[in-house]
Amino acid sequence: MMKQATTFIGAGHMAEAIIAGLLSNGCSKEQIFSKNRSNMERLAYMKQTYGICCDPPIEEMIARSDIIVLAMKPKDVSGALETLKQYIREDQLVISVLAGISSADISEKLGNKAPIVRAMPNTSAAVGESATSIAPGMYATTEHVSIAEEMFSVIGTTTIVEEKDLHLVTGLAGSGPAYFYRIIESFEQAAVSLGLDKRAARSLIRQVLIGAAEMLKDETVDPAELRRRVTSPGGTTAAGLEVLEANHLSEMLYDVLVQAMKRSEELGKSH
Ligand SMILES: NC(=O)C1=CN([C@@H]2O[C@H](COP(=O)(O)OP(=O)(O)OC[C@H]3O[C@@H](n4cnc5c(N)ncnc54)[C@H](O)[C@@H]3O)[C@@H](O)[C@H]2O)C=CC1
Ligand SMILES: O=C(O)[C@@H]1CCC=N1
Repeated sequence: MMKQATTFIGAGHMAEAIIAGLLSNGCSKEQIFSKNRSNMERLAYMKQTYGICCDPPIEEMIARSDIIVLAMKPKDVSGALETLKQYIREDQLVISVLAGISSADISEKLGNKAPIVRAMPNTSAAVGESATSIAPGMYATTEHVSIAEEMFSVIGTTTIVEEKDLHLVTGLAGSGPAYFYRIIESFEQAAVSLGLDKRAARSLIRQVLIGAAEMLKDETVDPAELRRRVTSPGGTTAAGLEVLEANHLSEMLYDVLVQAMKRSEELGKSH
């Protein structure tokens, strides 16, 4: 159980998922602080739903925290750090979940040597199933990485990567849930167009993904082997898979990753 007091700067979707995970894993609500810019309704919701501390002034929250989590949008980081840099100390750990923004950039904006660990979770954190990548950044020791691992292990799996790989894993795992949702949307639409009742289409295709995901939880099983078990020679699956191959599925997904990765690189340059 995490014992460190933590301030979340930015109380959006990602912060909420992490906070919910921490609280359901025994972290005390008195140890969690959060501030959100301008949107007071959002902060009131966080306070009411989770009982976390949202009232103290930001300088007091930071003074009482061991960990500061940066959870605003990348475009807002410069403005946020302009204010925060006067309060964040070098004995505190800064954890950033921001896509694209390097730890060197954060350090420069902070103007001190506070250790920085970057983490890239995804929205499945809300149900404890995030695939989070964690990378040591500027001034971070293995102990800092362990603290971040402990924090993110309450919302799913954690994988340590090098900071240089974060653009790629952001496109793969940060954005990843959206690719599967998009595929589900299209299958639902197609099944309805072909005459199936909407409710039946929705319920069937969702359970297909959930069941396939459950099968994949055994990491010793090769997805290609699972695919072969579904595919009878000359059968329906083979007929469907042929269409995926004819439409260059692998090349398309390669491109998906390249474009998402490039966008992460751009976010790092253009904020
Ligand atoms: N949504 C996702 O799937 C993932 C998002 N991320 C990263 O997490 C970060 C947050 O994303 P979301 O939670 O989806 O965004 P969001 O828009 O739901 O939340 C961001 C919040 O930060 C607040 N904010 C902006 N400037 C601030 C400031 N100076 N001080 C305090 N609060 C401030 C905004 O009012 C907003 O409520 C982004 O940097 C994103 O790259 C990382 C992994 C996955
Ligand atoms: O789309 C984005 O920029 C964020 C980062 C990963 C998932 N959502």
